[in-house]
Amino acid sequence: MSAATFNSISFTRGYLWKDEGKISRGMRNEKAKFHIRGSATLPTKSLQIEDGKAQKSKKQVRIGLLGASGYTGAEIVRLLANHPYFGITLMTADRKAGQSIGSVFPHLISQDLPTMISVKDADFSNVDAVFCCLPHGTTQEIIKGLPRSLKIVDLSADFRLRNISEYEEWYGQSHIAPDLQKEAVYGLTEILREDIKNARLVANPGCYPTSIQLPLVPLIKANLIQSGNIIIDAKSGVSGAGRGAKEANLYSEIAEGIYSYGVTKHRHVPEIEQGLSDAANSKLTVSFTPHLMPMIRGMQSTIYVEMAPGVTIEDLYQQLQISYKDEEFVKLLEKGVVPRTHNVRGSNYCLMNVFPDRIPGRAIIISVIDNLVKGASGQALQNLNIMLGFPENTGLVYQPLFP
Ligand SMILES: NC(=O)C1=CN([C@@H]2O[C@H](COP(=O)(O)OP(=O)(O)OC[C@H]3O[C@@H](n4cnc5c(N)ncnc54)[C@H](OP(=O)(O)O)[C@@H]3O)[C@@H](O)[C@H]2O)C=CC1
Ligand SMILES: CC(=O)N[C@@H](CCC(=O)OP(=O)(O)O)C(=O)O
Repeated sequence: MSAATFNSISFTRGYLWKDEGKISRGMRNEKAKFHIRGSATLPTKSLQIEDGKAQKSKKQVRIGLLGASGYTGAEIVRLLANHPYFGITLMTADRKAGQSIGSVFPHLISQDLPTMISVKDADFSNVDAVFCCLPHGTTQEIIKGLPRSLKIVDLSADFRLRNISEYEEWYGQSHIAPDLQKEAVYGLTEILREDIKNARLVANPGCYPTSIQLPLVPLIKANLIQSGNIIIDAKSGVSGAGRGAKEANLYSEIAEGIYSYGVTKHRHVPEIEQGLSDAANSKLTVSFTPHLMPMIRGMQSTIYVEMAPGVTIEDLYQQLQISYKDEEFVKLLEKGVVPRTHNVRGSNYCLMNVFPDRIPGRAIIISVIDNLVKGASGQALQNLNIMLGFPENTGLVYQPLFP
């Protein structure tokens, strides 16, 4: 008999009760109590699931999806369709409340899921974990009111900045949940995996900050690049702006052109600087300009850096190779190969490479992700897998769609 062993209780209790019948109600309640105390590890014994029964055990973790009618919400639904353990029991929408997922997103018509309801009508008693795919601002108000028994991955920016006054300055609004902010763990998976394991609330990184920090953090930590002269030129597909109608995102405004926006004041600047300053152990600033590209998905960050004295491009390459050699989703390409957004479409990969500039001492780093996957819902799922003790790649083993 081949068996899978799991140690997390938050996803075993529904399964054990419903499918196995091996466990008494008393035990179930005892475990539930344990879960409410916030631990995710069975203290004494683990659960053996036979292959056949693992099939029956499908969807044992009950997922609440807030903001299911948006782009990142739809992407969570798409990814969870192939997740053997996470099943959606609650879905919310705002304007689209009352509709089915298939009517809002016909590509998801095959998914047999609950009707989307307004979040104010949501009952969380049948939910173990939440993906929160709501706009910033609204997110804090809603997460503040959620039961503390829930594991939460928040895709918005509301809990990413440790410094509340920085949040208020860059987001132009007050923060109403500073206590939750203190508890939140920043979810840049490959860098902060150990912290994520024990988190209850994960602040999933922004898409630009993901594509930028993944290559830069290991290089900064290893003192291979000068922290004072980092220039980031980044480009995003339009889905990065969400599904809500905006004049700036009309086809006629986007097609056949490219434009820079948020010049010197994009909201992701403090998030990028927070992560890179942590890596440098000192306050670091960057020049960052995002651009909107006439494409639906995808993000490229082209990063210009000055290498530390005596450092070569080979040193940068080797450092990234060492840092990510065991990572499933972050890949350094072969020398000289240029990463393209086409190479990551629909997948959770971040591809990167480093190139020598023609100006001695300088290097150019290129990193690409799919903004909706590694930049949002994919990384969110990777994080929840970790928080609940599942293999991190569960539900994420998609090869990119190419061409
Ligand atoms: N798109 C991307 O690439 C990325 C997005 N993010 C962040 O993820 C979050 C979701 O983004 P995305 O899916 O693109 O956004 P969308 O605009 O596509 O979706 C927003 C969702 O939130 C719901 N909603 C809007 N206002 C309210 C409200 N007042 N109360 C309750 N629900 C509300 C919408 O419901 P309805 O449609 O029914 O009105 C919809 O389901 C945002 O914070 C975004 O910044 C992070 C990384 C990347
Ligand atoms: C193309 C586009 O508009 N992209 C969004 C970034 C999406 C994202 O990651 O936003 P959050 O930080 O709010 O989660 C923007 O620039 O505002």
